[in-house]
Amino acid sequence: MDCVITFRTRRDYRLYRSFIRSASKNLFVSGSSYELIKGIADFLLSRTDLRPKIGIICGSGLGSVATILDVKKEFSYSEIPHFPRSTVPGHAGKLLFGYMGNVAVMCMQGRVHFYEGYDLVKCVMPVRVMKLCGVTHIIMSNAAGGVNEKYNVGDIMIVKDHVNFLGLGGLNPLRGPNDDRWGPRFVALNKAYDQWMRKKAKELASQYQQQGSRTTFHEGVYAVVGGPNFETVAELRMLRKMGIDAVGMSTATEAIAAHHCGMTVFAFSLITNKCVLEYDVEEMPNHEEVIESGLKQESLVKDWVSSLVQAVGNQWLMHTEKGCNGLD
Ligand SMILES: O=P(O)(O)O[C@@H]1C[C@H](O)[C@@H](CO)O1
Ligand code: HPA
Repeated sequence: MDCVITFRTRRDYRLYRSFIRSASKNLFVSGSSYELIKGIADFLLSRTDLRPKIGIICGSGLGSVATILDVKKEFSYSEIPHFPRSTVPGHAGKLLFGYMGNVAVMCMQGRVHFYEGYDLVKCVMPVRVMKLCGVTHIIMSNAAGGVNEKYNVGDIMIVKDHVNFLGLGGLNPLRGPNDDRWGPRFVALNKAYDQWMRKKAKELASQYQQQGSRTTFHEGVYAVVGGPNFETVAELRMLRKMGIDAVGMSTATEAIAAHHCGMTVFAFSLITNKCVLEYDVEEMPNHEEVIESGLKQESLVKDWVSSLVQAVGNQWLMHTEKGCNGLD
């Protein structure tokens, strides 16, 4: 059905046109435009002298990674304009600026997830804020269920690749008009998880094993699902058949946004529960167990992440001769 709108004056017409333009723009960018994110980065940088090079995102129960920081400035998400707020237990909702050794770091103690009701553009907003604060390397962590039958609770999986079930269904943080200031319209993801960082992380992990640690490290494929429900037996059987090693509800979308804007990405999963692929068993996954598993691996994870940060710092020094103390 055609609809004809008539305007009494040219001014009415102009007002209507600008309303439609801004409405359609907002429909796509959901209040997360480049300018808005630049405003958030400027807000943060005007309140600290520290200029971070490495960004860290702590997943469920992994917030203790932040405690290895020598914190210089702390923001609660609620005091940062337009910043999304974590609503999930185990995600403190704090943004910290500080040092790990001599490396300047920006750390999110907790993230936001799609299932909390945020759209994906909002979920990746903090990653883009990090980019505009100067972060070049990002380390993402998450709690995940072990789909691979060899994986046990407490194991650590370095993410080699992901399967983005949200993205395959059309839910992608890059959906909508592309802003070239972030990156290209079509982005290749076959090298999304940085090879050098994965190699370094594996080298560091092998030292724990030589020292007799019982923690097993793997490298594998992470699948992101929408959540918040844990998966059904049928879904998990499908994931295992597809070659998925661990399943979670975050990270992959953040990794896409980070890679899109040119950051070097490293991600790892702490296996917090063994996925239940049988019907006639008592175990059921739950969020309390997820958080508890994170706490149990606290000290090793902190040590490993901190060594990886130092390794990136040393490499940075070799290549730029500038160091990454964030003061240059
Ligand atoms: O933020 P992450 O991905 O670590 O959180 C996982 C997925 C769900 O948010 C929650 C389930 O227990 O932990
Ligand atoms: N499934 C999805 N997300 C998760 C799980 C899981 O089993 N464990 C921790 N996060």
